[in-house]
Amino acid sequence: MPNPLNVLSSPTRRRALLLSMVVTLIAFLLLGWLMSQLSKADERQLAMASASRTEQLFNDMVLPARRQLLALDKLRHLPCSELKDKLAKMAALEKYTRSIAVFYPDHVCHSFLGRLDENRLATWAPPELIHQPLTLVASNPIVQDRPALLLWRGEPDLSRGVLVVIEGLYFYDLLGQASRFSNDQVALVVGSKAMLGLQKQVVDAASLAPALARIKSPQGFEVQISDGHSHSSASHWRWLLAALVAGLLGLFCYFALNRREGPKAELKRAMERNEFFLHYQPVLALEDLSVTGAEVLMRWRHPVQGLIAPDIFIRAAEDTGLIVELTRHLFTLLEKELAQWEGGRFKLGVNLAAEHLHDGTLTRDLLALKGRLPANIQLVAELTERQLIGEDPLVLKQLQDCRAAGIQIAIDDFGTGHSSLAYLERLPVDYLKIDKSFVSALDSGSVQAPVLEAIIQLGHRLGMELLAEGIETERQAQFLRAKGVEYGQGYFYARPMPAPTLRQWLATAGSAAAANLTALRKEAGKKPD
Ligand SMILES: Nc1nc2c(ncn2[C@@H]2O[C@H](COP(=O)(O)O[C@H]3[C@@H](O)[C@H](n4cnc5c(=O)[nH]c(N)nc54)O[C@@H]3COP(=O)(O)O)[C@@H](O)[C@H]2O)c(=O)[nH]1
Repeated sequence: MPNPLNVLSSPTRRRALLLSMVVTLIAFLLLGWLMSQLSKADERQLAMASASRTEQLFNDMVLPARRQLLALDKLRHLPCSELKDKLAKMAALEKYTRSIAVFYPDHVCHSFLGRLDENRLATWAPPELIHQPLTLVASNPIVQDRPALLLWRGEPDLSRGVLVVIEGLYFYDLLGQASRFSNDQVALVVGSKAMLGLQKQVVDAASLAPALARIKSPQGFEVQISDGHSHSSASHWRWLLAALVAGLLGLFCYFALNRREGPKAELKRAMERNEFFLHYQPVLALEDLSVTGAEVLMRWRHPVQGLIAPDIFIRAAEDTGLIVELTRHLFTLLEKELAQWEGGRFKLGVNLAAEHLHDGTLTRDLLALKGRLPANIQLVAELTERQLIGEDPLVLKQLQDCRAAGIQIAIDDFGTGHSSLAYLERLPVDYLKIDKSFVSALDSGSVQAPVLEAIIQLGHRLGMELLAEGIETERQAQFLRAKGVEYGQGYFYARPMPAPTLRQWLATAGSAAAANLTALRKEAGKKPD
């Protein structure tokens, strides 16, 4: 026989699929974000290293020029005729120095051009020259057509002082190499201007892309590294990788959710994780509709499959030899839920399995349960007719012991088995529960109705009280009451419900029962029994 727990319904698969898709999406977003954060941190670290290297190289280019500037500052009182050769020598010897000029109010002494009879520095120089230790120019009358870095030391009105001009092309080359090497945009920023190596341009510093790293030099410049052009393709790869990993995780999740544990392992796990819970279906005295008790019915909410019908899991527990353990688990749940049960005498019907009877532990377990429940709860052990068939002396002994200890016995699904009258007479039974198939047959007008009447007569002849299951209509209720059936249970009165709902239901059941009874009596007045 195929195991019912192995059959996954399509809604369950859909739920697993939906769950896996959600997991995939969340994993994709998280991984993508995490990877981009990690790679940004990596990029920043690389950019820092590259900026630091480049700053070092630029320092090596600017420092000699600064030394020249300081040395010349001490000589600027000399006339040009004495200085000229010195300037030419200094400019020629220093690799990065393009030219040097000493400025006087009415003339200039230049390293290559010698004496020039005019000082027009105040009109040519960029305004920031007097404030900054270093100034970057793309091209101007002092340094035509080529970028240069200017170092000035002298009067603020530029009438007297020394100017060292550093060749800008070297910086272009160095920046170009650094940009190619790191795939990022490396810029030399001096004041409000920036020099870009690859483009060989001097631009406004404000127009640079946001910086990944920047390092300031005490020489008055800054090396700034901005996100390069390779960024977008790298980020595509990162997101692709995140999608791949998230997809695999989703697949794993889907298969894990659909993985079928053996039914035995599943049932054991469900007990450990408290997935079983209880519902109670009220039982009423048909004569006055007072509530006399309830039948406890087990429910299982599987984490993936949702609610599983008791028909399925009870059979699975029976097939896997776990039914006794499951019944004991039910007893534990009952103890927890009904420990504080208040009110008058309340009969609690508990479904029991044949194995429990046959392994000889039923009486012991029921007595233990009875001892742990409040005294006003009267236990009723419900056993099916089929379970009681056979002349097992152990079964008889246990039933007798139970009864002697104050536990009542009911035969469930009565009428569906084939026990003989003589056999039933010997069993210590208090109630017969008429199977719901006979009750529902009343409305369909099937040939079962006379059988129901025969069952009722038989029960009464055996001196037992009768309880009809599955009452769904007023007509059925009225018929059974008229035939002297003592108790009833069914959707017409109440569906199985959790303990807190049962408590509320019982609090209002009195008035509802009275209303129902009036209706029933009115109905009974119209139609003869
Ligand atoms: N050994 C154990 N068996 C158990 C336990 N809990 C339940 N069961 C058995 O599983 C079978 C199915 O039970 P369930 O789905 O809970 O159905 C019960 C009622 O909900 C249903 N019922 C009650 N009133 C009506 C009604 O008016 N119409 C209608 N169509 N169904 C109704 O009948 C079931 C109760 O049957 P019974 O036990 O024969 O009184 C069932 O065989 C349960 O016994 C458990 O803990 N242990």
